[in-house]
Amino acid sequence: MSEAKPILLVVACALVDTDRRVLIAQRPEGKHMAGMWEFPGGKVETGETPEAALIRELREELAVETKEACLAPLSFASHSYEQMHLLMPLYVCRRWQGTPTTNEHKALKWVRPQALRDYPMPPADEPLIAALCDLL
Ligand SMILES: Nc1nc2c([nH]c(=O)n2[C@@H]2O[C@H](COP(=O)(O)OP(=O)(O)OP(=O)(O)O)[C@@H](O)[C@H]2O)c(=O)[nH]1
Repeated sequence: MSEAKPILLVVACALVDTDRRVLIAQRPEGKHMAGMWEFPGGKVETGETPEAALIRELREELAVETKEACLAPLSFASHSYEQMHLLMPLYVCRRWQGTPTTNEHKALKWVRPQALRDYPMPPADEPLIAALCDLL
């Protein structure tokens, strides 16, 4: 039996624009997996719903505003890292207000789903790329 690890609940979002491109964000220097590209999002805090956490993270990280009705669940990642097991629902959002800005990331990029594999992403994200290619 594998060693028990804490489960970390993280919510992530694929913002999709009218050209069916997806927003990815580059992790800043000094952080775990620095330089890798990820879907915006973050940890769900105690007492928060996943949707409320995602709305908060999009506001903090990108300065965009959205609402729960604009968040559609697409898939989830379930992946064991060395220190924890990541459980990460991925939502798709096509309606928001504001232009995404790099409040916390090194860079942002709008990418066609088929081109996502050209960007190094955390291993947990691999199955999510396939789900986005199927959807878009
Ligand atoms: N937001 C996001 N996190 C991801 C993705 N893929 C993935 O493995 N993760 C992992 O999920 C966790 C996200 O937590 P986070 O963004 O709140 O935390 P962090 O590592 O930036 O550090 P922090 O504790 O200083 O906020 C990290 O361990 C991150 O590596 C992804 O596509 N998006």
